Amino acid sequence: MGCSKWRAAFNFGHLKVQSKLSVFFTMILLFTYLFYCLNGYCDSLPRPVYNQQTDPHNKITFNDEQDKSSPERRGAHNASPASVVREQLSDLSRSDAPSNNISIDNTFGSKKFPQAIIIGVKKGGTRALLEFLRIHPDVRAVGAEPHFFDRFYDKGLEWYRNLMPRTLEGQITMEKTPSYFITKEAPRRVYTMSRHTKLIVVVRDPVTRAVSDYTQTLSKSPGLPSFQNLAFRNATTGLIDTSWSAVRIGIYAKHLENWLRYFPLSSFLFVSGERLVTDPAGEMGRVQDFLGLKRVVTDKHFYFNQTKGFPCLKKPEGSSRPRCLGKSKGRLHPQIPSGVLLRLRDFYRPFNLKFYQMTSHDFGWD
Ligand SMILES: Nc1ncnc2c1ncn2[C@@H]1O[C@H](COP(=O)(O)OS(=O)(=O)O)[C@@H](OP(=O)(O)O)[C@H]1O
Repeated sequence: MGCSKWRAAFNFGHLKVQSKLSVFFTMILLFTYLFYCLNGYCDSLPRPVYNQQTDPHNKITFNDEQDKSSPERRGAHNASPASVVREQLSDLSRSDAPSNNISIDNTFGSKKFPQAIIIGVKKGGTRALLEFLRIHPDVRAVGAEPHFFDRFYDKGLEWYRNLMPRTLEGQITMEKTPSYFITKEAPRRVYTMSRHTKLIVVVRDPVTRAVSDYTQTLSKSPGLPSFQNLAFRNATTGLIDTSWSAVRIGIYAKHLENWLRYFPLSSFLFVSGERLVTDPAGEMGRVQDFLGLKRVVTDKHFYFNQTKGFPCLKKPEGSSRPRCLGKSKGRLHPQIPSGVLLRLRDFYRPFNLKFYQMTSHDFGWD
């Protein structure tokens, strides 16, 4: 009898100790979770990489030309190494794509508004510049074009910030959307986000740029009228049609005037699209200086690919293989009658000279 009393007392005590222990462990778990959340990691618990992207398929096939949909749909994202690899693959030569399916999630840092934006110009060489910059360890960039300041401004700044990759202290957040340069409202909107935003404009001879623009449209609409049909309002008098976007975009002085109403000239860096091809390392040196970065991207990162006819990367971020930009970059242009090109060159000359004066930089197009 005495013995069974002891056994009952012992069992009861044992149960008490067990329940105390479980309360203790639950509390520890709760505190650990709270601590984790307070440090901002709750939203970045490891998840499968594809769950973080709304449409991984769109991301894989993304290139600058198909960029007509919302970046949400395209899956603009935090720049986890895996997604960086996927984005680069989409814009870099497919034949060089590595076959391994890396799945690493970047959960560190925080999402910030871009401190620097490549705002233009369309067909200037903006993709090349962004991919070259992404080799730099202190640059994190959205691969897709967010089009926030022109198409999706009504989604709000928080939506925009959420598209950005996570950055650590000392790293720069970047994006590129070439249409910002010609968007009337963009300067005011960017200024509202931050008047300290650094603005990069890749400019290219407006005549070649117009032909490049036309080539892109032609590739999507083979029935397109001829270049000269679209460029002239009146072929006999040689009156240029400035309402055609391929022509209008090249009037750089006019678009820059709009930006200078909000930003001082010191906020801009004008990159020569031509030099980005002939001397990528030299041009990258200027860009890194402007961004206050160490000159990490140098001539040892580039090689000239004879087949492509363009500089390519020896080792892009997330890959150990050399890589060129995709097929839509560096396309063969159709033959345009020289008289048409000369007339267009005459048309741009005064605007070019004005642009050289405004930027104190002779780009040598005339
Ligand atoms: N390294 C390298 N590789 C391939 N292409 C290069 C490179 N550097 C500059 N370019 C030139 O970039 C032109 C495309 O410009 P963008 O990237 O600004 O085009 S887009 O506006 O984003 O569609 C593209 O225009 P096209 O030659 O007309 O295709 C190229 O001339």
